[in-house]
Amino acid sequence: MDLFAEQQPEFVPLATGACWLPGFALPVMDTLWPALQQHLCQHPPQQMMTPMGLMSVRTSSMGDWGWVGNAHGYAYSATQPDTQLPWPAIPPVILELAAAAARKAGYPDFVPDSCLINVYEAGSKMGLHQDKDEMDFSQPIVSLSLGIPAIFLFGGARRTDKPVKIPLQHGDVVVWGGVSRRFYHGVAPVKADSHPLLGSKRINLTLRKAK
Ligand SMILES: O=C(O)CCC(=O)C(=O)O
Ligand SMILES: [Fe+2]
Repeated sequence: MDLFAEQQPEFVPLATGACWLPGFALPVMDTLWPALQQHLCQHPPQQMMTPMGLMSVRTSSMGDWGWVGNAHGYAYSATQPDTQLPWPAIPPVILELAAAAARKAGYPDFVPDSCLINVYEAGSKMGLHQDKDEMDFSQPIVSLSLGIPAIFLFGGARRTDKPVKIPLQHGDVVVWGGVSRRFYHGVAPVKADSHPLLGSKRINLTLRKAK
């Protein structure tokens, strides 16, 4: 038997400046998941409106800047829409994970000030879009997947560029920056499944330097 054939690759290049790090978050999951669960209990994710309609994911945020939408548009906001209170800080385990993933992808100075939490149920999806509301495009995006699997669609600079389909699992991280910083990406409709830790959900954390 070839043991190495069974082993997951550590670093999968997706495009210039972009990579997939399978299982990157697994070593810190025992600390990360309770911290995230506590946040989600205190700040239940909500379905946001956007000019394109109601999103199929529910969202919450951590950090200096949360991501909020309404029928007129969306923006980074320093306060939570329902309470006007600041968002809770990003837990150190998540900040350190994001910095380590960015470092591995070739971005040594990543200090995110925003962590968007997207909660997917079976059937939830995210259409192809660019992340382009941040001020400094020299800073990458670090995206962590938890729970049931999902197909991440990673395209190119134009909406019509055919995306590659990346089967993301619990603990996988994707990083994109540099020339791929504004590449189109999205998530295919999530298939019903069950995960020992997260049940029927997929949770994505998107870490960014917003301002
Ligand atoms: O859920 C994902 O994997 C992607 C989320 C995303 O692209 C976003 O929130 O901008
Ligand atoms: Fe995005």
